[in-house]
Order: sequence, then C-alpha cells, then structure tokens
Amino acid sequence: MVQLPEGVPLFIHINQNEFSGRKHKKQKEEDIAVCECKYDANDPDCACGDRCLNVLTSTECTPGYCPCNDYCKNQRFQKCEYAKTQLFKTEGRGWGLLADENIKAGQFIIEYCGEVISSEEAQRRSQTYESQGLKDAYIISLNANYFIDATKKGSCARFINHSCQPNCETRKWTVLGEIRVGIFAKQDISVGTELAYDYNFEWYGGANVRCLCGADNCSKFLGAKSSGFLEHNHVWEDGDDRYTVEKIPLYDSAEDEPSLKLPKSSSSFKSEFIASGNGDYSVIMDASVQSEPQLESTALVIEPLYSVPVEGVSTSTVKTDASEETNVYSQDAQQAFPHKDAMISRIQSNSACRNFHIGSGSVPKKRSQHIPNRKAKHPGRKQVDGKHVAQLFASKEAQEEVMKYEEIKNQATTKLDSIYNEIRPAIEEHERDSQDSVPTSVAEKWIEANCSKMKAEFDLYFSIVKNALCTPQRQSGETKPSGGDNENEIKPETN
Ligand SMILES: C[S@@+](CC[C@H](N)C(=O)[O-])C[C@H]1O[C@@H](n2cnc3c(N)ncnc32)[C@H](O)[C@@H]1O
Repeated sequence: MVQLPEGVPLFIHINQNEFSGRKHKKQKEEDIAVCECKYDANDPDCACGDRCLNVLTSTECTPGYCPCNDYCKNQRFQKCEYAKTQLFKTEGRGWGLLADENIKAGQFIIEYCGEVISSEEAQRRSQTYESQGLKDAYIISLNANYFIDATKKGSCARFINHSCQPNCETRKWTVLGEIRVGIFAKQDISVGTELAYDYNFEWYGGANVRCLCGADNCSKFLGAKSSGFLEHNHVWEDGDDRYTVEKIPLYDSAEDEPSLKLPKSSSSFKSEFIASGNGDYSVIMDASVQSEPQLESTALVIEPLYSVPVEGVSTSTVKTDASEETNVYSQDAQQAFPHKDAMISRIQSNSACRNFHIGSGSVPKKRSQHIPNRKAKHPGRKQVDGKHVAQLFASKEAQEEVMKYEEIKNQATTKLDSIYNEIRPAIEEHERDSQDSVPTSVAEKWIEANCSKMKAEFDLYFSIVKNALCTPQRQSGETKPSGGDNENEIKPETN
C-alpha cells in the first residue's frame, strides 16, 4: 500500500499496466525466450545477471521457464523490485519524486504504469484533459501505436519531473510478451535527490510550458526538442521577442504553497523558482527510451539487422565454393551467432520489428497500407555492378571469379525478394496490429535470407578487392582477354 502525502491530487495507484480496448497479450509458448543461465550457489550473481541472454535483450525471464527458477533475478518488473522513493512538493513544478535510498547507476527504479491506450485514444484524451483544465501531462509513448496514460491510474513514476540534465532515463523492456517502460538510474543517485528524466516530448501544439529544471543546458520549454514544438513555433527567429521565455507564463502544477522542507537538489535543479501564472497546456510525452549499457539494440533506435557482426553471417543457404581466404570470413551460423533466438524474439516484438527494418525497404510511415504486388526495394545502398567491374580485370580467372560471385549475389537478392513477398502478409498484419507477433518461422526465414545476401555481397566485394590487389587490370583500349560466346563475355571498349 503506497502512502501518499496530504494534498496530492487524487489518482488510482496501480503497479501493473491496465489495457483499455484490448486484452493483455497471451504469450505463445514458442515465443518465450529461455536463457541459458544456471544457478550456482557459489556464484549466485550468475542467475540471470548481466550476461543473461534475456537481460542483454531487455526481456524479462518467464516464470516456470527460466532455468534458474526462483533464483532468477531478471523479473524486476514482474516482482515490482522498485527502489525506495518518496513524494515531495517541488517549488514551481508541482509534486516530484526523490530517492529515499542511495541508488546505483543502471538500477531499475520504478515502472511507469498506467492505462495502455491507442494513439487515437491518446489524442482524444489529451484534448479532453486540456478542455477540462488539467495542467499536468502524464501520457507517454509506448510505441508507435500505443501510449501509457497515467493521468487517472498510474504508479508513482507519474510524479517524476522533467530535466534537461536528468539523472534517470526510461528504458523499454519486454515482459511476458508486452512492452513496458521502466525508469532507470543514469548515474549513482544519493538519498534525498530528486529523480528526473528527459521527457523528450512528442508535442501536440498548444501553449508553451516553461521548463524550470534549472540545468545549464536547459532548452527552456518542455518538449522544445520535439518536431511538434518546432513546427508550432516556426515564427521564432533571432531578435523576435514575441516568444521570449519571459513572456510565457509560469505554471506550478501544485496549487498549495511550496513545502518548506526542500530535498537535496540534483545537479540540474535550482531552487529559486517562482510559482505563478496559469498557462494551460496538454501534451503527450514521448519517453525517450535509452539503451541498456550492454546492448544498444534495447534503445528505441535499435541497430539495424545489417549491423550484426560479419562473422555471424549464415553460410547455410549459399554454397559458394569459395576459396580458403573467403572461408576464413564465414563461420558456422549457430556458433557465431549465438543470440539468434534472442534476435528472433526481438524481431517478433512490437518495436523491434520496425527497428530491425523487417521489410524490404524503409519503415512505412503510415501503417495498414496494403500495396498489392509492391515490389521489394533495397534503397539506400549503392550496389556494385560485378559484371562491369569484372571487365576491368585483364585475367580471365579474375573475371570469372568476380562473375561467379556476382551471380551468387544476384541469386541471394532474388531469394530475399521472393521471401519478402512470401512473408509480406505476416509483416503487414504485424504492422496493422502491432500486438500480433511475427511468427518465428517468418523471422527466421527473413534473417537467413538477409544473412545469405550479406554473405554473398561480402564474397563479391572480397573477390573484387583481392583481384584488384593481385591481378593486372586492363589498360584502356585493351580488348577482351578471353574468347567465349556467352553473355558474360567482355566486349571491347568502344570510343
Ligand atoms: C508527469 S507530470 C510530473 C508530476 C507533476 N509535477 C505533478 O505534480 O503531478 C508532468 C508535469 O509536471 C510539470 N513539470 C514536470 N517537469 C517540469 C519542469 N522541468 N518544469 C516545469 N514543469 C514541469 C509539468 O506541469 C508537466 O506537465
């Protein structure tokens, strides 16, 4: 039971998200990520500590499936393993939350709980709250389609204020198949210090709210970095004093007099705030989710699939008969890519699918748009024309080798395109309703085809570089070095 100090505006305290308009996702057994940790009484920290495969992919272990059973330490959201915190009244920024014990950098502090609502509902509620005169904004973004509204129901995380120099950050974790948002310490935080994270607002227009965090690098307004804010304030130019900070009224979300007992302020908070004014506003915040230190892919912007280590590329689908040198760069996929299962589970999860760029091109801005027979595209990267490059080599062997790898690369590209067409309905279904998982078989196929293509490209580039270094090149005007009557034949250069 959470004890709230007197004067805190009413809200319903919850420590689990509530779903409005849909049910909690049911995890399919095949989608449960099982780690490989083992409990060792002599080294209890091994039980799902920093090196646990699930921890590395920001996924909590599922009770009953974790090999460490009750010793598993990777169920912090599920077990509400929060740091001790306390509510207090700030000067000028309403209520805030402070550390009631020393907190270590990286420590999970509290989950941001509330009602999980669709983006349409978030927009609707935001307008309603504004029209009702509610000043404080408690809606944060969960992913492109869903938001968490802690206005009426929420955990004490709803009281954490914004700072442009925050000591906390938000991170997204997958818990029993659902994405959840946690507040984590960015640094060691000593007892009595106010907790704050950077809201990084998704600004919906309306009045500007002055930021009172007091940090040296303060951007002056809540959400000042968001595109919505910039759009809304496009009239701002140097020397235009219509919108200077001083002209925006201050608003203190707490109606009462500031408490006399001030907490130890964090480096980013100063205490000379003035409580006055009544700027109405209603905004939707975007919890700028930060990465786990161990693996960047836990961040909102996850490294694309292309960035898996080169040695992790699969050799299982493309047999290249490559020379020994080339094989040096290929390893057994399973051995070199031990996180494949975790990768699949991330691809299946809501945000990961987008961030890994499943699909043949860039992420579609608008969802649910079905374009029949849409051709798979691979924009962004210039492709080497192996056929053309082959012509530059004087030796027939060099030409043949480059042409061979060019052909393998083309086959891998065609295969990737056809797999994309095959799995497109599943991807589009996933994009339409991000609560649906992309099936394991689909994610696996996609990874394999991508890896094969990367491997084929690598082999081609390697062969080009090797031949460029080791074989003579044709002089300008030199005719083809070999006979033959096939389409790969080198034609004499004209002009
Ligand atoms: C999620 S609530 C935080 C808790 C809030 N202070 C309360 O009393 O319930 C967000 C609201 O707090 C206020 N706030 C948070 N950080 C602020 C800051 N740095 N400067 C001014 N107001 C802030 C704004 O009114 C904002 O809409």
